[in-house]
Amino acid sequence: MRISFNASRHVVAYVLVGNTGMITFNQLRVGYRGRPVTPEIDGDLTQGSMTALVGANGCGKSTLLKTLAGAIPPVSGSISRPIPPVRFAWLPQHADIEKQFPVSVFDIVAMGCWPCNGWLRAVSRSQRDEIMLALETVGMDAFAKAQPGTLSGGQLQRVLFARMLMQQAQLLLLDEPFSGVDEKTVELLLSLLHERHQAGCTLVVVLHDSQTVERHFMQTLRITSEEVSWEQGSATVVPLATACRGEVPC
Ligand SMILES: Nc1ncnc2c1ncn2[C@@H]1O[C@H](COP(=O)(O)OP(=O)(O)OP(=O)(O)O)[C@@H](O)[C@H]1O
Repeated sequence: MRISFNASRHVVAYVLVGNTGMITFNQLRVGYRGRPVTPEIDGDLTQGSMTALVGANGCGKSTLLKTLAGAIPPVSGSISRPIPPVRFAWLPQHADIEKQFPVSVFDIVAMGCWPCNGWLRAVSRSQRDEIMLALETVGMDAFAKAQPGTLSGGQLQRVLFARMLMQQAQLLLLDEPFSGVDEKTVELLLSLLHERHQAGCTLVVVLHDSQTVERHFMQTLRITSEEVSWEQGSATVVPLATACRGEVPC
């Protein structure tokens, strides 16, 4: 069974569908205050797929991710989602705002426990170990007590990846996760994404680097002002070797 939110009728409709698509776009248009910024989008994000979302600046990639995350409603059409809903993690494009929080790097990663703990329960001893393992995985364990405001952009991105690992989400939405990140760190973060994919997660990643798309993604959703197209790539999705890696289940 999947759930479908239809923006034009402001109703939630329950529909019985096959088990092939985790998420289905049905004549979907996304945008703001009733004005679409994309052409119609149709198609499936199948469970366990790894999709690169590409297109020119301003074509609506971030808007589509926001809509997928449920932060804004579709302008028209609908998104069919699984029931029960899957847990998702969303790494927005401008996460710099988190630098202002008066918390430690450890606390930022601990926020990934909220789906399990709720807002009030403190992290358990075993979760503390998992948080430190996630920080170690991204090479940031030495910064556990640091304030996020003292980190570089790439270091903060590693920390946000560690938090994403803690969320144990089945659907990962990442908006330009490698912007401002050095080559070695990109390789590390890509390997973590491949691991999540191999663990059965569904990934949608906004990217501008065509080489990364070709090398690592089997499917591309391309948005232009005229049309939206799905392209199948030739990448073999194999995890890269990493220096340090922790196992966090999906
Ligand atoms: N909050 C908003 N209210 C109204 N319009 C917006 C809002 N945010 C973005 N837009 C507009 O929606 C269009 C799509 O923006 P979006 O951020 O989704 O593009 P994008 O493809 O992610 O671009 P980029 O590659 O530059 O990140 C743009 O024309 C933008 O000006």
